[in-house]
Amino acid sequence: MVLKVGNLSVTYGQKQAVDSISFEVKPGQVFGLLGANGAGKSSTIAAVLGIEKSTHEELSIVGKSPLRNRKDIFEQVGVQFQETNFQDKLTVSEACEQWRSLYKKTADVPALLHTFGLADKEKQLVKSLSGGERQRLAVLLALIPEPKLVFLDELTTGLDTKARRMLWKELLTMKENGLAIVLTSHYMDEVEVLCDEILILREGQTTFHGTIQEVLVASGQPTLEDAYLHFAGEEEYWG
Ligand SMILES: Nc1ncnc2c1ncn2[C@@H]1O[C@H](COP(=O)(O)OP(=O)(O)OP(=O)(O)O)[C@@H](O)[C@H]1O
Repeated sequence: MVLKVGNLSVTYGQKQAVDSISFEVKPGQVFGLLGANGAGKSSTIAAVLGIEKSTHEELSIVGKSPLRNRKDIFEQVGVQFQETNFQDKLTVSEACEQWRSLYKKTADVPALLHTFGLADKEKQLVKSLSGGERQRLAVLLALIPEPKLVFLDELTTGLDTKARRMLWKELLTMKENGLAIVLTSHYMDEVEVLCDEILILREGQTTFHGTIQEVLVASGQPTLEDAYLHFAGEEEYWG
């Protein structure tokens, strides 16, 4: 297992944002952490990475504790957040270089730039990239340490259809090569293409944990989107 989470809870003052959730992720597995806005996805990821305080019975990434082995984990785990803050005056290649310098062992950056369709943007300032290009750069940076496990938060939000498909294809190839991925997404087409297993959160609690096949059966719904809405508690908005 590259990730083991046992009875993890996150509390902010009186607010229980994550309530005793458990899951495991294997090499080459794509795990989808799903739920409505405010369901507890980001809090879970922050707690798993040791950035947010949590209580838990078990918590290990690549066999190590994120609380005691931060440096080892940093070398083996990639993270892409919703809004990566880039420095204003950096070009794309400078941003990659700066990121690369943080790690001992790194991926081939020109090859990644090519893969992500950013090779011709190398000299461009990051702040002048389009939203979708910046998003692709954020995913690329998460892959620079050649991680065993990568956390991708709202992977393709803001990307056009072609860029989304390109990214899915690349991630599926990396998955074939053993990369484990924890994904948050609000797009069920993406979840259906990428995820082997999903966990649906509703107000911090697990309402479903299993495969796409299983969620369809358990919900009795015809599509993944309907099944998701059923377990995420969003269907009441439709009356
Ligand atoms: N620092 C904090 N202090 C107090 N409450 C917080 C804090 N961070 C998050 N919360 C609350 O905890 C709950 C879970 O938030 P979280 O960001 O984990 O949700 P999410 O599932 O990632 O949502 P989204 O899809 O909108 O990104 C929300 O009700 C949020 O308002």
